[in-house]
Amino acid sequence: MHLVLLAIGTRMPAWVTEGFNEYQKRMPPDMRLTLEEIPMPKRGKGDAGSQIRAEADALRKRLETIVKKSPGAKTVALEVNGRALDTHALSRKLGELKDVGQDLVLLVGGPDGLCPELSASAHERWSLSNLTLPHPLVRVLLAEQLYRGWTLLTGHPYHR
Ligand SMILES: C[S@@+](CC[C@H](N)C(=O)[O-])C[C@H]1O[C@@H](n2cnc3c(N)ncnc32)[C@H](O)[C@@H]1O
Repeated sequence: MHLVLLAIGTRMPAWVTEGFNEYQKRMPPDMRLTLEEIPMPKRGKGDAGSQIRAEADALRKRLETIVKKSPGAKTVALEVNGRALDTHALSRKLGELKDVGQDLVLLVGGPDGLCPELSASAHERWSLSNLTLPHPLVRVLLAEQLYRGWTLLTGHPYHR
């Protein structure tokens, strides 16, 4: 089973890269986590709407390639207003996907958020909290929660 974090934005500050890498390297080979960064399309004179549509086009293009290689992959949009998940629920989701060998693709937007149509086309929408988090921090938080979810599945003492 493969977890793919498809996120808008490149050239993150060192603390973000280090934080993400720390949890990524802890994931086991049968639940590996990959980060795919989608460069932010150059911001033109358009409004935020045209920016998120351009980002959505880039995300969709990459998503199509991933789904071609892994048909049946589950897609989840990360949204402040998505379904609230606690760590146990996230862990159960990971376990269910692992049992059937289904890959998971997590979509994280940029500063303007995800395009509503793209978000609606994902299988599910998950929220990490009621707080609006900066997109670089979301990567780190998500990687830690995926790792924590795996430790819960395996009875690893990390989760208390
Ligand atoms: C700065 S936020 C975008 C804010 C934008 N106004 C919105 O409402 O989506 C950047 C991205 O981080 C993710 N994000 C931020 N806070 C989140 C939260 N509490 N739960 C899940 N994802 C979150 C979402 O994917 C969002 O598109």
